Amino acid sequence: MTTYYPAFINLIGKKCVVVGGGKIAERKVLSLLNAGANVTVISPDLSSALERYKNRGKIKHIKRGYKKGDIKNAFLVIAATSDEAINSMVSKDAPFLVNVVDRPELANFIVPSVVNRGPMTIAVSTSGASPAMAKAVRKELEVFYNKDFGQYMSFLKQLRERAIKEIPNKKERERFLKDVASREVFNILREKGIIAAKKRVVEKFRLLKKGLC
Ligand SMILES: C[C@@]1(CC(=O)O)C2=NC(=C\c3[nH]c(c(CCC(=O)O)c3CC(=O)O)Cc3[nH]c(c(CC(=O)O)c3CCC(=O)O)/C=C3\N/C(=C\2)[C@@H](CCC(=O)O)[C@]3(C)CC(=O)O)/[C@H]1CCC(=O)O
Ligand SMILES: NC(=O)c1ccc[n+]([C@@H]2O[C@H](COP(=O)([O-])OP(=O)(O)OC[C@H]3O[C@@H](n4cnc5c(N)ncnc54)[C@H](O)[C@@H]3O)[C@@H](O)[C@H]2O)c1
Repeated sequence: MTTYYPAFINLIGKKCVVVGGGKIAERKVLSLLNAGANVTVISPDLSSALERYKNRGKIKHIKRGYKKGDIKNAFLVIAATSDEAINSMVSKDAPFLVNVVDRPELANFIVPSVVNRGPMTIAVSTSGASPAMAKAVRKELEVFYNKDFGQYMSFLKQLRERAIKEIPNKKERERFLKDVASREVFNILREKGIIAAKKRVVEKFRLLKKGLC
């Protein structure tokens, strides 16, 4: 079994090509668009959702079958056709990063199942052992780390910036920055919600600045 190296890739403005325009291509295109990629789809046809992205100018579409040379300048390529031979050809032609939806052994990366919570991303992979399991675990994590975590995380980003400026003592600052991610705050977030959790950490911040805790 391959041991993959997990990483988060910055795709903003990067040329990404998806070969194939069906259901699976659609899922991969959506995640590329969410990451700010510049997406081209090469396929004789498009699913209805991909057709909508095209009409809204979100993707470029080359309306034909794949040809050698199509992906020579692509940063990232996804071979998502229903034709194994074409997918294998795409994987050989890809200059850099390549994912193959039906033959992971021909790819140099695989796509995980993802929970997005504001600036926090949880990615689950089974190294291809069971994509259905990756999805099921993702669904459990979505419940455990509910939407309030996303809001809380966005709020923490700002609070952390303030703490770095306003709590000069390194030890105190570190104590505070660890406290915002404590079990106690998580429990407040889950049981009482975002407003109560924010109140709890803001109060701590205020007391620390006054030298009262
Ligand atoms: C996570 C997710 C991300 C995404 O695609 O966005 C993803 N597959 C998802 C769902 C899913 N895929 C499949 C089923 C049916 C049940 C099952 O087979 O388990 C379901 C479940 C469903 O649809 O409900 C079938 C399937 N998948 C692959 C093959 C080929 C093979 O195994 O050789 C076949 C057989 C095709 C056939 O039978 O012909 C291969 C891959 N699928 C991967 C990712 C990569 C490994 C991820 C990992 O485990 O680490 C890898 C290796 C390559 C890649 O695609 O990157 C997404 C869930 C998103 C979500 O959270 O909703
Ligand atoms: N990785 C995964 O998560 C996963 C999950 C299920 C299925 N699959 C695999 O993904 C493949 C695609 O599944 P789908 O449901 O999207 O199929 P689909 O039939 O809906 O779509 C296939 C697409 O490929 C296009 N295509 C065919 N030949 C082409 C060529 N020469 N050049 C460019 N495009 C071409 C078709 O026009 C169509 O748009 C299946 O073969 C299946 O084995 C992968």
